[in-house]
Amino acid sequence: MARGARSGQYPDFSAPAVDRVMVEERAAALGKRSLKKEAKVAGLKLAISMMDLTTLEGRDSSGKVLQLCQKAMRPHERADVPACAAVCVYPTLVPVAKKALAGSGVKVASVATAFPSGLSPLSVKLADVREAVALGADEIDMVIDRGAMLAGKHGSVFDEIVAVKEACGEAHLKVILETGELGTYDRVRKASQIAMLAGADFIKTSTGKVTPAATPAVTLVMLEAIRDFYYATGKRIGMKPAGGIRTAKQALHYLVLVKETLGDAWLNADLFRFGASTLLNDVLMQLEKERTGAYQGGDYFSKD
Ligand SMILES: O=C[C@H](O)COP(=O)(O)O
Repeated sequence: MARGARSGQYPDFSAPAVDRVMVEERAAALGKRSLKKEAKVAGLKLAISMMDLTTLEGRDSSGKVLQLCQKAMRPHERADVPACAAVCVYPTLVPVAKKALAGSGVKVASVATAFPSGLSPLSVKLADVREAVALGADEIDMVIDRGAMLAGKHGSVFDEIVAVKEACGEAHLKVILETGELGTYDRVRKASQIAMLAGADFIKTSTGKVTPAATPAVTLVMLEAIRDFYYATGKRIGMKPAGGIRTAKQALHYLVLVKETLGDAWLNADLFRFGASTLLNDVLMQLEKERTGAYQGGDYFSKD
């Protein structure tokens, strides 16, 4: 049902309650796992390859986006450091990014749907999406209607995502739940399920404009929703924690959560992304520290 979901056909369902204490303890415990040096190096490189390098400021300019694109295509002079997955910008800067990244394989992601509040009429949000796609966006990061979600209007949230998915055409759709405004893990789980049923290619925690943004616990809830959706439908939905992820240590923690919840199949940029404006520098710095000595290949994040 994830592809071709239809407006007005929200299949109401009940979801098991999330145990808050358990989920927070489990998420924290997975951050204490000690990784060997080789696994860290592999994990850090993987994190770079999964990064949506982001700038979403009112003062963004062509110059800033050009710099960001250079950084995304070649984060480090060493040839074994991979390119980032995408750059993520506001719609008016999509053409700048598209031109700069042409032929590189690095995608252009655009926020849309009246990001970050989403408080515009649906017609405006859909026009925002269509315009971003026409300008060259490969991926659209939409925000859900949090007011509707909080009011329990699940059918309305579903219908809006279905409409946005249709407006995306071939562009991939990431659905931002803005978990910091949803208030409970149960609501995060429910919103994840609604987004996946409505056709999301990815579910994403946050805009980066609201605190709290991504946390390991909220990410674990969403990863488990993705796992359950996969068991029920056979469809693999991607995950993007975003907002407040600034250190290599945090990034490795998220990768452990993914590996332990969804397995190696999700350890690639097609199914996992980090949304981050300042994470890359710390990852590059830690990579330099870790790679002293002969690098033999990782035994935990062995994908690259
Ligand atoms: O989607 C990505 C976020 O806006 C980035 O948030 P950040 O600036 O806290 O890294």
